[in-house]
Amino acid sequence: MRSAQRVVIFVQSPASCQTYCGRRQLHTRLQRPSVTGTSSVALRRQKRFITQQWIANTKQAKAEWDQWAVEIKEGKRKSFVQLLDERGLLHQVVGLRELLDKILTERRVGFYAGVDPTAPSLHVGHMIPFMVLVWAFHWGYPITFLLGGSTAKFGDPTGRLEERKQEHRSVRTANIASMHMQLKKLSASMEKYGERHGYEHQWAARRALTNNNVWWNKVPFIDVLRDLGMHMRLGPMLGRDTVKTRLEGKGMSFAEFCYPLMQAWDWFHMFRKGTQVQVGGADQYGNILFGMEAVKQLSKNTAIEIDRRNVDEDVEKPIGITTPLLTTASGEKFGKSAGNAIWLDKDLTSTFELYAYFVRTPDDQVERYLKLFTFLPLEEITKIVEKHTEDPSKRVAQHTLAREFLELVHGRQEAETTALQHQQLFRPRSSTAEPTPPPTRASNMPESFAKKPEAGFTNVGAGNIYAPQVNYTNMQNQTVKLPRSLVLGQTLNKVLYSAGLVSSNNEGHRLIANNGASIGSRPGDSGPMSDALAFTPIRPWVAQKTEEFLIEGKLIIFKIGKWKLRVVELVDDAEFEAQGLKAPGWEEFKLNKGKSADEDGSAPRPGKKSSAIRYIKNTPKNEEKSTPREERSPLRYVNSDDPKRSA
Ligand SMILES: N[C@@H](Cc1ccc(O)cc1)C(=O)O
Repeated sequence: MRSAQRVVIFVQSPASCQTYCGRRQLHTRLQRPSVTGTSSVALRRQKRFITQQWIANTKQAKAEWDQWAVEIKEGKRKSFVQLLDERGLLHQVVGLRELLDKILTERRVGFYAGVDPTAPSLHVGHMIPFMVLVWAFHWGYPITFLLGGSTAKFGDPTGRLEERKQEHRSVRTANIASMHMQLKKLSASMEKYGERHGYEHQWAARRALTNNNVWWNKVPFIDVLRDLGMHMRLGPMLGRDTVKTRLEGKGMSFAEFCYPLMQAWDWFHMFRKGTQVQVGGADQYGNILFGMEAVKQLSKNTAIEIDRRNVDEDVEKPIGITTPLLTTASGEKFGKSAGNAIWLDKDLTSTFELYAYFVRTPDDQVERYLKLFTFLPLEEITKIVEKHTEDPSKRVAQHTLAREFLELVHGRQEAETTALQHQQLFRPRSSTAEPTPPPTRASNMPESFAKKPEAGFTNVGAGNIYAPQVNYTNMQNQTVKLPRSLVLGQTLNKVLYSAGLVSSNNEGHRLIANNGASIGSRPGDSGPMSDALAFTPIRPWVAQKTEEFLIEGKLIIFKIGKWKLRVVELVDDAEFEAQGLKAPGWEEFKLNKGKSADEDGSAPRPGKKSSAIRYIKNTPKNEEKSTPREERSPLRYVNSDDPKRSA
């Protein structure tokens, strides 16, 4: 920061200041000129810098917003609610529509939408509420994607006739890791998508990704009962449809009954920092309504004085939006529970299949989908539909929809490649050969690295191996199964090889030596990762240490660079064989069975001349310290207390 013009604000941590003196309130005011107009900076942080430039930008953003509000009221500019309406994204307003319009016009309020990681991937249905966030971001509002690491422990009972099957913790952890990367990717990809459609990035817009286990892992039960439990009445909670149906049927656990309380608490946590709007699918109406009431109560009654907000004024109130549900042609709901989800993870639904799904959109739905899922201007949609009607067999509108959706989710290059594949496969042919779609991933292993350089490919590490440069458009997010013996008691460079992340054991060494690979662990390398995602750079540890990173006895999570995540699931050797699975190094391992990892020649021994790597038992303290903080745990949740950080 260039700096004579720097305002330094010292903030006391809330723990050290339970009573709020005038000085504290002054700090709070100083921290509040955030873009949302109401938010504050992390009180937990000890020191904060606000530059004069930041203050100037904030002022300018506010002035701009006020000007737009005037133009909207004069009818010269479209309001956000109008936009949502036109695009068919507004199913219901949870609260009053006029109030929503007023709040969104007058305030640059924050938006959030949550998703529980109860599956390894998002699906197309999730994209409808997310589209509201995407538009909001490009309109200049701060947005937050919330991953429900804690709420997923019980699962949302809304509309369910039975309790969810409890997932093994390891499954949940793997789901959290995969969805985190997916949301991060989506958030980056949608920004590019908007830019391509002419929406310039606005300084005051923010996009963030957070996980509700950030606060749920810390909040005492007694605080929840005191601040929320005391003020919510049982009557209305028992009167909810889901609760009534369940009580008449198979019953309901207390944890499920409390689910709306958790969701409400999440909202309040973010509401204090300006997130006034919650967005969800149509089925979330009840939860959002309950949350609105709870947020108001919490704002008035929380024992933490500094968290109280005046919600009497209209523009200060929380408010919700629900979006239409995606249904099949016959009107059924789409999604994991319905068993017909179209996934956004390329390994679960290949981009080819995803494209094909949209190409199959019925003619009478395609206009609606173009409005819902793309940024194409309405006039252009009208033209596309007109062209489509001239010769519906060409499916012009469906192809446009498929291409746009793929670009939004997987990036432009992927969209173009897939569109081309479809054109080539299904163009009229002189030969009678049937087109064969590209194979979907059937085997256990990801496609191996390309061996020769091509345009857009980069040389990885010091080796002579070429691999596509990983970015959000081509990152792979898959789980691989490996036999236990190929992981436990093996050095991590070898495991990286077996997991298909590098092309040889030596390449694994080099990657580790260059700090290029991380492993899911508690901060530092103090044991296996918990629900809170944290990664530690892999050091050349001895083989016995690998076991320390085992999550719930069966998972190890790797991260290479910024985007590539691999969840390794350990299965018994016999089961691996029985399933006919394959993995690099497995055949050699079976041949060499009985020799230790260091003996079979694949992992150089400590002090061995050919290896530049010294094997170490544990990370020495000073080495740990010398690793830059960001690198030690590069995959962190944005602290939603800190409006300057984004996903
Ligand atoms: N209940 C939401 C997910 C969610 C979780 C936590 C929240 O704070 C918000 C939303 C759903 O099932 O879709």
